[in-house]
Amino acid sequence: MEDVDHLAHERSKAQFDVEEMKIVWAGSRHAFEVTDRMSRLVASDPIFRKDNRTLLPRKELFKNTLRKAAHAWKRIIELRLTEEEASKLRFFADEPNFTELHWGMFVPFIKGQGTDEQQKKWLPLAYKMQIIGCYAQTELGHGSNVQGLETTATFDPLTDEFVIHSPTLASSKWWPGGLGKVSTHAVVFARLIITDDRDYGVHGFIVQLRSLDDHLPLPGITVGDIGNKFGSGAYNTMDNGLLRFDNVRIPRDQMLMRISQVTREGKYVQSNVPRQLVYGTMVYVRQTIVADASCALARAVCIATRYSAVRRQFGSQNGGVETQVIDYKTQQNRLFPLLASAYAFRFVGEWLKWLYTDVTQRLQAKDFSTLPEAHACTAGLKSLTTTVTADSIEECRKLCGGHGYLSCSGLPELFAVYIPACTYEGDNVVLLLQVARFLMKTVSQLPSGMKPVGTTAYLGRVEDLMQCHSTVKKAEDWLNPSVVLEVFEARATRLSVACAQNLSKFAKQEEGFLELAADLVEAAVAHCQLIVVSKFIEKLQEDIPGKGVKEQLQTLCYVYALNLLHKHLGDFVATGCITPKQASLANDQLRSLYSQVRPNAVALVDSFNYTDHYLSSILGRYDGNVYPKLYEEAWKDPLNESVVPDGYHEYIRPLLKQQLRNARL
Ligand SMILES: CCCCCCCCCC/C=C\CCCCCCC/C=C/C(=O)SCCNC(=O)CCNC(=O)[C@H](O)C(C)(C)COP(=O)(O)OP(=O)(O)OC[C@H]1O[C@@H](n2cnc3c(N)ncnc32)[C@H](O)[C@@H]1OP(=O)(O)O
Ligand SMILES: Cc1cc2nc3c(=O)[nH]c(=O)nc-3n(C[C@H](O)[C@H](O)[C@H](O)COP(=O)(O)OP(=O)(O)OC[C@H]3O[C@@H](n4cnc5c(N)ncnc54)[C@H](O)[C@@H]3O)c2cc1C
Repeated sequence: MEDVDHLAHERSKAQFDVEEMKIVWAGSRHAFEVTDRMSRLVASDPIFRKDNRTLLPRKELFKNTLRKAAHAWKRIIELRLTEEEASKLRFFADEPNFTELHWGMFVPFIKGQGTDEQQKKWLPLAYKMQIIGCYAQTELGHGSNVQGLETTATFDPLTDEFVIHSPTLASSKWWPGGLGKVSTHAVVFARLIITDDRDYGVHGFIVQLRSLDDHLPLPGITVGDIGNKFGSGAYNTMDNGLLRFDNVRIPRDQMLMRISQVTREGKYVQSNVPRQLVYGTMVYVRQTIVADASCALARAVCIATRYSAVRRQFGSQNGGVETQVIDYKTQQNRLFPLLASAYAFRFVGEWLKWLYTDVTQRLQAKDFSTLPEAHACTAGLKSLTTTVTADSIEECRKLCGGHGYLSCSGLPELFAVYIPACTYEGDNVVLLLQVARFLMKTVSQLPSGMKPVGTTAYLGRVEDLMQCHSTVKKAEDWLNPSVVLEVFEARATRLSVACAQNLSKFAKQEEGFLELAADLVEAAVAHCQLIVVSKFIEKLQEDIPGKGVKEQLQTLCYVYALNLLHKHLGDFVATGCITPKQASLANDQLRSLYSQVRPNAVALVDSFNYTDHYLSSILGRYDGNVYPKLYEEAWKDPLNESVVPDGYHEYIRPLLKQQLRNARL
């Protein structure tokens, strides 16, 4: 029974080479090999087991996470893993913990903002985990508005130190992951005040929080966990913390001084670079969040697709087998666009990584010209992909019917872990407003003859795009990349231009921004969706080996684009780039694409190469052996440890006896 593959028939229908698709998904043969090896290593190690996570009380859950993190580090050292392998191992261990912030923000911040000497001092300690760091920016009173942070770092020329202080309750640091119970050090964002009492704005400082001998907070430091968060298990493995400073002194050289410096004499020296570089670590993390979105979305879609192929409802004649729910058009219409989005986000994530590497190299050469675009792309795509992924995980739960609501479907915990991605590293609406700002600036520069480049190059064809009307006459005409691209460009252009025209009616631009914020956000979304569509299309220009692989990706690309067109029909039709008739043809084409996806659906999710350990879902099991395992799982619940529950004698029995007496009366 155990070895039967209930999905074998589904797999036999695939029209493409799954092994080759796995390589496309991983990004390269090398990336596939590393990912595959690390995921199996984690899956075969009993310490990384995940069952019961949602049933453990917080303290036990947290201690267990510490045990796993320590074990992961031990294996990384023992096996002499490379940085790439180590990060994959941590990824597949699949439990948010302090190491994410240590490796993901603390180390990158020192690398990006520290001088050579500062890097030489701090990085070796951090690399060996002789110190553990976190990223303490957000405060109780301010998160989105970084310039509004209140913590102060006042230079004392007498002692050559900074005095770090929390002047108000609202200035308490609040939320940093790893801060609550683990970190020994933090990168602290504080307002720099120098002797002349001038406020030089927010800068980053390294502050030691806890003793390296007994882990007690150092004098002047109050630190703790902020409390339980949404869901069971989930993000509660992380010690998000609070932190207050009471005139804590640190040496002057613990201000990260690559971008600006304070001299021994108390003179502020600003390097000739944009001040926004102090936000560089956020830009880096936003870029990684886009790649992670595709993984989380793929995970939910894998569970929902396999289960939809296993689950049967209705449609049987004379007691025969019922219909697999994946064959219902409504199920396909809800599921297949999510599958297509997972692939789309994967490719846009790859491209964003390239963009980030490119901008980093330019910055090193003091070329800041592409920084605004890198900021807009990372902010916008972080916002778009996390919003869609969070909503889609919930949709996948509904696609799995009642069983999706069980913890052992894996979906409730995935949802609970994932949703804060819409908030951390920048609230998604706040980030879209940054994109809109960038778009409005680009549109306003067009009349002066400025030629937009990169992802806004299409705005250089504003006149054509404001006039263009799609040439589609029949459903198949939609299967043409330039036809699809043109309507997405026309829609994005028209929404941006309409906002710019409305903005120009305000005497003060900032007033207009506030008043038109909702429209600006829509224009930003249209621009970001265009980027995703265009990067998917670009991916298809590459040489992609493997039988049928490119054809599957082409189908998914059209599913992604035409589904968006259908969902945002109002925009496309109202801005005049397509007619209602053409919209209806797009919908006909979409239905026909679903029929092409259907026989390949299970193989397309197998191509993610996720282990059952990583999926942690009975509904998403590779072998599709769902019902016996659900049945077994139910009996493992602590409530089933005794036949008669605790509390029977106190609460159930007296009730029953009472009813009996009442009945007799
Ligand atoms: C089943 C369960 C299994 C468990 C599974 C586990 C795995 C689950 C998956 C998890 C996935 C991923 C995990 C990843 C790990 C993530 C860990 C999370 C840690 C979180 C950390 C944080 O949140 S840190 C804090 C982040 N905070 C923010 O992001 C704050 C947001 N605010 C800002 O960024 C700025 O304040 C804002 C940009 C909004 C405004 O800045 P401000 O200085 O006020 O600027 P403006 O005046 O608006 O603009 C001035 C000009 O500057 C330009 N600009 C702004 N920012 C930047 C920038 N970064 N770079 C370049 N330029 C910038 C702006 O555009 C303006 O330009 P203009 O030309 O003058 O218009
Ligand atoms: C799980 C988790 C982990 C985190 N980890 C860290 C960490 O490690 N380090 C760290 O420093 N921080 C961390 N944070 C904090 C996080 O970065 C902030 O919560 C985030 O930046 C949002 O800021 P906020 O909480 O101030 O939201 P707010 O800005 O208060 O948002 C509240 C509402 O106001 C809206 N809003 C705000 N400003 C505007 C505007 N200008 N226009 C229109 N609408 C607006 C938002 O859209 C939102 O709907 C974490 C948060 C979470 C949830």
